[in-house]
This record gives sequence, C-alpha cells and structure tokens, in this order.
Amino acid sequence: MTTTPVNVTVTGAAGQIGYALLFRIASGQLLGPDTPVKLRLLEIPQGVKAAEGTAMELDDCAFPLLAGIDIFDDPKQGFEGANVALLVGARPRTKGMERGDLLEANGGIFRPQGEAINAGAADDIRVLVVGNPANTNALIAQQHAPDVPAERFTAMTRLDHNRALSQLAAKTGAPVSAIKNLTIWGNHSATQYPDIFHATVDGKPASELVDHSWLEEDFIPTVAKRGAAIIEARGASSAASAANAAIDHVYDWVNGTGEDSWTSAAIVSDGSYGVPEGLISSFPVRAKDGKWEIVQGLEVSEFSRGKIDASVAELTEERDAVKELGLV
Ligand SMILES: NC(=O)C1=CN([C@@H]2O[C@H](COP(=O)(O)OP(=O)(O)OC[C@H]3O[C@@H](n4cnc5c(N)ncnc54)[C@H](O)[C@@H]3O)[C@@H](O)[C@H]2O)C=CC1
Ligand SMILES: O=C([O-])CC(=O)C(=O)O
Repeated sequence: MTTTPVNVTVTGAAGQIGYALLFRIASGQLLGPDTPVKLRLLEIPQGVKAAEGTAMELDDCAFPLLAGIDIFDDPKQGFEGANVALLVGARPRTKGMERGDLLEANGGIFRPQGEAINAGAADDIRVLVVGNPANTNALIAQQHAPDVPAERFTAMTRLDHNRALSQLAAKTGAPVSAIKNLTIWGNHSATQYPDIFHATVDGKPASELVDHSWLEEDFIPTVAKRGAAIIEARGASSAASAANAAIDHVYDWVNGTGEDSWTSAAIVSDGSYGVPEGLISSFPVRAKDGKWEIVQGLEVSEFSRGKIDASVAELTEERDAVKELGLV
C-alpha cells in the first residue's frame, strides 16, 4: 500500500456534484483501494460553511483511506501541492445572460485557478474540468498554467460517453459490458457527436444492429440533449451521474484503460482528425502509463466528418470569444 497520501483538490465542493463526489473519492474509488487521499476543498466564501458540513460528514464515515480534509476559499492555497484537481465549481448561466457573459464570468474563475495550479500544484498534477462550459473553461485554465504540460488539462465528456453506452445497450438489449469503442467527439454541449461507427456490441458492428434513422433521430439527440432532459425531469442538473463520470475519467487516466476498448475524454488536440491543435476537444482515447493517447487511424465517414466539424466549429468560436475577452 502506498503510504504517501495523494492530494485531491475539488472546487465547488459544497455543490451538488461535490456532495456526490467527495464520499466516493474518500472511499478509494477515484484512485484505487490502496491509495490514501487528502482532500482539499475549494469554495467561494459563501460556500465554506456548507463545505465544512460536508467535511463533518466525511469524518463521520471514518474512511480508512481519508488522510485529511482542508477547506479553502483562496485558489492559491486550495491547489498547493495538488496531485489531482477536479474543477467542478463554475458560474452557471442565469436568465438574460449571453454566451459572452457566461464565458467572461467563468474566465474570472478558471484564469485564477489556472494561475494557482501553475504556481503551486505538484509536478504530476492532473486536472479534470467538469464545470461548464467545460472544454473552454479547461482551455482558459490551461492557458494560464504555462509551466504545466498542456496534456494535464482535460475536460469531461465521460458522462456523455456513459450516456451513449447506456442508450445503445438499451436499444440492442445487450449489457453495457458488451459494448466497445464508442466515441464522443467535440464539445460537451448539444453539438457533441456520439459516434457508433467503430463500436461493437458483443463483437458485432453496432451500426449493423440499428438503423440509420434511429441513430440520427433518436440516439444522437438523446445523448446530446440528455443534460437538458435531466434538468427538466429533476429540476436540477445531473449530479450523481456527473460525479460518477468524473471518477471514471480520473480512475482510467491514472490506472489505464487497457487495449481492449477505448473511452472518450476532452484533451488538448495535437491536430489529429483535423481538430485544430490546442483546442480541448473530445476524442476516442486510451490511457497508458498515466497519459491519455488519442486512438489513431479510425476511418471517418462523410456523415461523421460533418458532425465532428460542426462541434469543433463551436469550440473554435468559443476559443475566439475568450480570445477577444483577453482570457486566453
Ligand atoms: N461536464 C459535464 O458532463 C457536466 C458538467 N456539469 C457542470 O458542473 C458544474 C457544477 O454543477 P453542480 O455541482 O450541480 O452545481 P452547484 O451550483 O450545485 O455547485 C457549484 C458549486 O461551485 C461553487 N463555486 C462557484 N464558483 C466557485 C469558485 N470560483 N471556486 C470554488 N467554488 C466555486 C459554488 O459555491 C457551488 O457550491 C456546473 O457548471 C454544471 O453545469 C454538470 C453536469 C455534467
Ligand atoms: O446540461 C447541463 O447543464 C449539465 C450538464 O452538463 C450535463 O448534464 O451534461
């Protein structure tokens, strides 16, 4: 058993995803059953009291792997020595807010957080951005952490990936475990492209098991708009499923995915599949030796090309908008 605890910083710790996430991290599900963790909770001043309440409950679980909990309202302190950072806290869109306002408000959060990560995080820092707009928030943070390798900044599309797995399993009547090689491409937004053209179900090509009209009219919009459907049904955005996906993403990043299948994560583009270099876009990925690698050499049909390009165009627009605001 590793004896040195891993420092895990969680922002937005008092929010609903935070509440679903922290207990799972402390129980060992983020990094594995042999790795002790120290939690560093970062909140805004108004969120600190609620975070203290959550910390009391974490204490009351007596998790054997939980080596300590500290609470901060200053990013510089919150990221000091962090090995893993889960950036969950973000400014949600409120009534009357334009997209530019949203990007600007989030720039005010993710720029100082990127700077704080640059200044004080551990050398092996790995960052997952969950707070929306996740891809562009990750880009802002990454751009303000010039001393951290760019590949350490990622954004979450694993929830979309898991949603796609579940929808395809339900449609084909197969268990989720029978499905391999699904991909989410692009932005964590309604333009994302859930791609089944390389997926297999029990070894058979998924695209031969479903018809194209289901794919276009049902599967793709259901996955892409699932976040909105959850808000409509629950009266609040997805929380436990988002926390679950964050756990999956970091667990795989650290422990590896194996060669048998792949998953999806938004990572800094190296230009693969025509996605402009530097954009943080979702790709088919495997993790090996603690690094994400884009699965190369997949054939991209004209249909898929159009969908990937549309989502990447949105990411490019978001990057241009934050450039104009001086945030990157
Ligand atoms: N990428 C994905 O798949 C998903 C992303 N999300 C996004 O995750 C984010 C969090 O969702 P919830 O937990 O439901 O929201 P929430 O509103 O319940 O909690 C957010 C928390 O962040 C805190 N916060 C705000 N600014 C902060 C800052 N500068 N530093 C530290 N903490 C700060 C708030 O005080 C609040 O406690 C939202 O942006 C949501 O849209 C949600 C579901 C899926
Ligand atoms: O749609 C939202 O606001 C929350 C979200 O990102 C999701 O559930 O995918």
